[in-house]
Amino acid sequence: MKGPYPDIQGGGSLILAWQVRNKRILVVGGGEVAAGRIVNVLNADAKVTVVSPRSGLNDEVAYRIDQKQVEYIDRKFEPSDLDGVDMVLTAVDDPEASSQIFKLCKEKRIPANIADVPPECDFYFGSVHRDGPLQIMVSTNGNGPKLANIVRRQIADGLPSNIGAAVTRVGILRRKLRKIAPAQEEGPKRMQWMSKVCEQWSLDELCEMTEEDMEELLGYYKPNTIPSLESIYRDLATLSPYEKTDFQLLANANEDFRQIWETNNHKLDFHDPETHKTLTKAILQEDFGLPIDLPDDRLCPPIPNRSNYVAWIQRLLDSTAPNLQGGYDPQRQVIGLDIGTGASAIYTLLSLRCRPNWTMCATDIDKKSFDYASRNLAINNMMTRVKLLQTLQDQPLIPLQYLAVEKLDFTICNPPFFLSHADMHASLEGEDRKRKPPAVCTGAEVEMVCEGGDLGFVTRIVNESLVLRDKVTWLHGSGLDKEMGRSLEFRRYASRERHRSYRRHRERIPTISHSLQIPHTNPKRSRHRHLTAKQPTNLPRSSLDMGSRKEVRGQYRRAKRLEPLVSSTHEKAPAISSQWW
Ligand SMILES: C[C@@]1(CC(=O)O)C2=NC(=C\c3[nH]c(c(CCC(=O)O)c3CC(=O)O)Cc3[nH]c(c(CC(=O)O)c3CCC(=O)O)/C=C3\N/C(=C\2)[C@@H](CCC(=O)O)[C@]3(C)CC(=O)O)/[C@H]1CCC(=O)O
Ligand SMILES: NC(=O)c1ccc[n+]([C@@H]2O[C@H](COP(=O)([O-])OP(=O)(O)OC[C@H]3O[C@@H](n4cnc5c(N)ncnc54)[C@H](O)[C@@H]3O)[C@@H](O)[C@H]2O)c1
Repeated sequence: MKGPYPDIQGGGSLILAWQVRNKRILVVGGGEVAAGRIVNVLNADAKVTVVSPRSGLNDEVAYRIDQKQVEYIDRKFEPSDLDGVDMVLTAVDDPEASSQIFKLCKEKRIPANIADVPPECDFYFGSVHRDGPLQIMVSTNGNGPKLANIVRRQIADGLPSNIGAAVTRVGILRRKLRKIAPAQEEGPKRMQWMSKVCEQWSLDELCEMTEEDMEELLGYYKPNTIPSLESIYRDLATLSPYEKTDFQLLANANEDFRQIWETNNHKLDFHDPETHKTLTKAILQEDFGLPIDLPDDRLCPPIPNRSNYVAWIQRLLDSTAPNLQGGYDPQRQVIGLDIGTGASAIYTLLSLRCRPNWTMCATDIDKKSFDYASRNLAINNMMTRVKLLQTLQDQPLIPLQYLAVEKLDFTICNPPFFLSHADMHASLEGEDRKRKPPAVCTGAEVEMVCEGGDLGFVTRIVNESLVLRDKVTWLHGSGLDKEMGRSLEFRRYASRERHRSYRRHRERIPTISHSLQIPHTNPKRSRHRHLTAKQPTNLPRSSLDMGSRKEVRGQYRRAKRLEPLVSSTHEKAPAISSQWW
């Protein structure tokens, strides 16, 4: 005997997860206790019949009947009610009826719970906590039902808030694994690999795992290794910028987009809001595994521009890590602020999606945008990595104090462009222009118009950063042109600060970024330029295992991804070959 083996304690119950899906369960009684039992068995997908005189129905049971969630027999129990029944639950205030039902069930060998008569129960109920597919049941084996309830609540309070979501994600991953490795003899390897994933990835990471991540992760099953989430993240900084989207490949990958693409004979009407929205959602879904929900009356971001911009910021940060010799440190904790995140929360979503060690703060003054942003972050299980703040018009744009954040590595924003309602409409309708804008703009006034237009907005940011000084490292604001840059330079000069400014010419989104932290008298000899030269030897780590990841990539993504990364991507990065105002 090898031992030691567990002692037998006796006197307990056999606690099981009884599968009653589509089984016929009879509930006798329609009072308060019956109402609770009905919820339990409906949650387990049983087919439920309730028998009780209507006069004795409590409100909840009446509701279930009214909603047709259960079948209903309006009378007292009769023995024929047991025909074809798989399980019986009684909750009646009539001990004689209870006893009769119990005896009949024994004869027919139907498992039964007789609510107030424990000795006549084939099984007891327990106090249950439910979070998605996770269920925890506490039983005191008839000693103290109320205590069962108290213990259950204590256990539930101690659980991580995302445990149910993590279980859901693991369930999907397991099913996918069984598809790619179905063989019986794979069993031990499958189980061991699955256990290791659960052990090595945090709950947060498991929650964040998109289906796309799962596909990549499953590529590691064969060699029997467990990559970190970091190494399977889609790292924008390692990809070629979007230049031309292959709509046909996108249509092959995305059903909603395929419908629009085919209905319109492989042409896209960019002035049609629905087309624009479907395209945005399709690219986010297929390229980033980010499902989002967008209202019709708020800005719908064009993803290629936004993604290129976030990638550029990543490269800028990679090349300027304050405590490194210029390389990318995947462990580096970066915190950014998305000012006016909008309904899509696009910059925040992309930033978080592409770097696991980044966290974000996101603000918006518009309630509707704020609510949608929260929802989009929640859908993507990113709430634990973001601080969301609904701000007021007259509050700071960089509200460090309200966010309870010490320092920011960067701020990013898409400022409202227009000075007034009239200004906005004139521009969107193409007045004063030779042709109309190339695509529809569904932005609401609250996100498109502000005092001073985009210059006014970015000027506010710069002014705040001048007060915050080294609490903010980089400021980014699209919508700036050279003239604005000059006037900001003037402000900075006036405040006796020196800053650098970068401009991104590739997508023609002029951008000012400046550092308040490391001022240089002669920008041409700046440290950043110096560090840039070292880039090829300091490639992001995740770019190195692209070969193996490519195996499991979908056709659409594979077509867009760079061939194994070469140093030229970095050399090309606009942040690095920047110009000075
Ligand atoms: C877990 C839960 C599930 C559910 O009912 O769905 C459940 N009872 C719950 C609550 C509850 N029940 C009672 C009170 C009043 C306070 C108290 O007595 O403590 C409270 C508290 C309240 O209402 O808050 C009265 C009571 N219960 C039983 C009797 C008969 C007896 O003991 O003889 C009497 C009358 C006693 C008398 O007349 O003095 C018997 C049983 N109740 C059981 C389960 C089984 C044992 C489970 C276990 O021991 O763990 C068992 C044996 C059979 C069964 O029913 O399956 C549910 C928690 C729901 C939740 O989590 O919120
Ligand atoms: N196990 C537990 O956790 C627990 C907790 C509280 C109460 N109880 C016991 O459970 C029983 C039900 O409690 P309740 O609060 O739901 O009572 P209740 O008075 O709210 O409901 C009793 C229900 O039984 C129905 N009924 C009575 N005789 C019937 C018959 N012959 N056929 C069909 N339906 C009939 C009534 O119409 C009514 O809907 C009581 O005996 C009570 O002591 C058990």
